[in-house]
Amino acid sequence: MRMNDFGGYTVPAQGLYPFQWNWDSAIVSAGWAVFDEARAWEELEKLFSGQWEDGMVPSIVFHRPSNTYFPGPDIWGTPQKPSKSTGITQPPVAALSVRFLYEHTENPELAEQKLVSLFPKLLAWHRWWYKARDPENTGVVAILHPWESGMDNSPAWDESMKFPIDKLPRYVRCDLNHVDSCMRPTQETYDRYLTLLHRFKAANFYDPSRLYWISPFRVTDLCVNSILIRANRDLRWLALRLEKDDIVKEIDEWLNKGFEGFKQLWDEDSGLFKCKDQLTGKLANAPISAAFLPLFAGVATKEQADKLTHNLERWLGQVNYGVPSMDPEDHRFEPLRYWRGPVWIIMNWMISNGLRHYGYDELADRIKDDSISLTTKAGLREYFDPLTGDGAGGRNFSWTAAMCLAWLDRPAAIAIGHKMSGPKKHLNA
Ligand SMILES: O=C(O)[C@@H](CO)O[C@H]1O[C@H](CO)[C@@H](O)[C@H](O)[C@@H]1O
Repeated sequence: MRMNDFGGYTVPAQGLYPFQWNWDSAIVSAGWAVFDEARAWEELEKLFSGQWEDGMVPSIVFHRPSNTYFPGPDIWGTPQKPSKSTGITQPPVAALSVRFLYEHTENPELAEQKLVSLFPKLLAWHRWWYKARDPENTGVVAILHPWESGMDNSPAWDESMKFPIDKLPRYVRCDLNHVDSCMRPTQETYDRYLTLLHRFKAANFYDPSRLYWISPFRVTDLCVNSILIRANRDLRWLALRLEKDDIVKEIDEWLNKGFEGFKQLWDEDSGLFKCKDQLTGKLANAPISAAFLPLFAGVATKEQADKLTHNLERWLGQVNYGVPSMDPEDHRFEPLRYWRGPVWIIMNWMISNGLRHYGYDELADRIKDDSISLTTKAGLREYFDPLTGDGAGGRNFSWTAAMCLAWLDRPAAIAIGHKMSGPKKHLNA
């Protein structure tokens, strides 16, 4: 963590990811909290220093230049506000970290002060999600770029990414200088990422009121939506601390709508939740590990939870280390390629945490134990091969380190996300 500290923000991995990434930083701040609280708050403040006027918190904040990552600030071309950034966002984990920091603080005065200053920023971001990404009031929000989901290369996007590729300015990828191409997205996938970027840039520099309507990629993603619901629960918990009753009501509305919205993502045939292409109305035919995240959100019914765990047990029976990012029996499963098979420790944390809330302690423990085995065996890697346990992708990876600190090293009762809160009717778990 100290090694990747670039001065108030932590890069996910040197070289490969040399800027401040949004959900990485939120997780990383929970790791800092375990041994340096002031630094933990600073991480979040630095992230929110990149917040846009409309409330969006960008997926990457480019605090200082680097030529080891593509696409950097020159390609995105966003105005300085005050740092340059991307024009899209990432899963809203930050409210979970603020609650974790606040609840476990050894310096209540500092925590109170930081909560008061960060709360309006968190609220503005959550409001942005509903305004900019659910203008049709469905209860679930849209992502407009695979990079917004955090699971960039997931097979869940394969169908929705079949839009025509635009004529692009010539570009050179940097990721292949750091990681073997067999682990990274294909060139065609990158062309599509870039097509979206240039179209959004042409829409008056990522104007949020236009992007939703013009994007050829518009998907209801399980990862963002599950995290948003869980983050709403923590934002509500924080609002109660601050005695902001009107805001509690506003969040309850989001939770009510969210419970309804998730119903359209359940696929009874497979016993899994699925992402949904909003433009075709079809569920994505891809059994991915985010299917289990509605447990983390607490929106799955008991019956759905039973079916999910049945599937999960089958998946775990096919690999040596869980949880693979895709069903290992699916023909698209690739144990080493980015988000198409490997294990990510942050996904394991969310799945294990959700299982625990639904009372599946044995399965939750198995996933935690696998995570300990993987990081012990292979180190703090970006992701891991579920068959061999080998580490892959970036090395000395910050959020893997933070997960060791804030989750794996701690008893469940004080780990990040130990308590799922919310009104009784929203506690299916
Ligand atoms: O591949 C990339 O270039 C970046 C783009 O944001 O994404 C990966 O890397 C980022 C940094 O760890 C993560 O936040 C994402 O979830 C994803 O795993």
